[in-house]
Amino acid sequence: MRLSRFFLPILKENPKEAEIVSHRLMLRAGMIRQEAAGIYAWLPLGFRVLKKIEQIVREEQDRSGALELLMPTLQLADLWRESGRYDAYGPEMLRIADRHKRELLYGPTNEEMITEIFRAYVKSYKNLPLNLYHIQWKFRDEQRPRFGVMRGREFLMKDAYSFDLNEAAARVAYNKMFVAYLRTFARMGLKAIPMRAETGPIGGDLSHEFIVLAETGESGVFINRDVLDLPVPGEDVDYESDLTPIIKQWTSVYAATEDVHDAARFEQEVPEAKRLNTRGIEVGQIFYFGTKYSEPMKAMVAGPDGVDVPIHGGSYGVGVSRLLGAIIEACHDDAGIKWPEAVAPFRAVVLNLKQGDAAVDAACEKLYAELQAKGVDVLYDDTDQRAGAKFAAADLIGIPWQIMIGPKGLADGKVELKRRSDGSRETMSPADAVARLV
Ligand SMILES: Nc1ncnc2c1ncn2[C@@H]1O[C@H](COS(=O)(=O)NC(=O)[C@@H](N)CS)[C@@H](O)[C@H]1O
Repeated sequence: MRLSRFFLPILKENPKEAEIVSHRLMLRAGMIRQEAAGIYAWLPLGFRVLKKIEQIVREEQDRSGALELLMPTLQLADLWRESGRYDAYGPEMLRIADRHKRELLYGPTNEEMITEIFRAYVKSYKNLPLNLYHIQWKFRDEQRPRFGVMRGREFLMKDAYSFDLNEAAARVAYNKMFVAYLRTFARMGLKAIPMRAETGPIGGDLSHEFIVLAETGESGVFINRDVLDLPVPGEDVDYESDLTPIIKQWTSVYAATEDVHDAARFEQEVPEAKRLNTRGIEVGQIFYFGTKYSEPMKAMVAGPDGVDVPIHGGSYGVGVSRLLGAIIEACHDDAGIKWPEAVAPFRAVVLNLKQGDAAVDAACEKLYAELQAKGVDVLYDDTDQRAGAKFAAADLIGIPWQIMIGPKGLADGKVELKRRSDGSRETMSPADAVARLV
């Protein structure tokens, strides 16, 4: 992509409304634009990252055996009356009337709708287990949307829903999602710690939040530092095997949010040197809620004995749009964002340090073409800004690799390769730079 042809409205100044670094950097890097409180337009650079994050979530859901579908954002109020949540959900629910005065709502979550779809087709335990998920926009009319995409009103969520014959089988589904979440966040360069959590409006009696440590996080957390070094299951993990050893390993080390923290146990169990009390960002939450929805909504299957029973359900959410903020909170420095390679909007950026110099322009065009030909997602800063502005922009938007091409280096047949994450630089031939990035 040529920067001269891209749409990247970088801001020179720090926007005053931004209170946390991720919000500030997403605005400055031209990734999002607020259209209303808690409602954002995703500009090209931000949208590229959103799609990369979404794709990692999708791959790990699919690996676990979940099946992707897509439900609408708008739902009938009557559906929520069946579960009794229409009134209970409260002011966060955006209620809409259509031209025929039919009562609709902009879905904050989809337990009722997925249960309606399930009960329409599945009548026998032989069709279980089933885990259906989608990646869809949600609306929650937050009293105080803030921190940019971290607490928006319209936001992108992956929400999965499992259906099983009984609690034991539902726990197997829960464990699969637990492992899928460990893998998902690790692939984004995050350490997301599973912690027992309150279940709130979703319901049920078993829930874990996945929390990324960050000073600006909304959740207070208490952990045994050992949890930060636990191994994440590999891509060869066998989802049909018994996953309880993994769950046990990750839940036997103390890690709790402030609302379920047990101070006495923390003191007793965790050696002083290993105690960490900090804050964190909830990037995902998983729930087991039994028959909370299947009972009132009559989502039944005939069991092995032929008797109809309500299914046991669970739901599993990931804050896809929130993750951009969480990743930036965890990966930035004073110069800007430091995208982990797996989610970066581009893998490399070519910086022409003397636009208009025939030899430098030719070398940049050649390198840009070679990288593209080899499938490298590359941005070419071919603008006529001076070098200093190009360095600052490249650092701000956080592309993992910068290739600087200037007349002096070129005279020696060299370019400079800079790694954004640690600032390390190497001088090498253009061919070697291509080889490093392929
Ligand atoms: N206002 C918000 N803005 C951005 N992300 C949010 C917001 N509210 C929740 N999220 C993200 O969405 C994830 C799932 O939301 S949730 O309420 O915990 N769970 C559910 O809605 C369940 N239905 C899971 S399918 C959260 O872990 C969080 O990362």
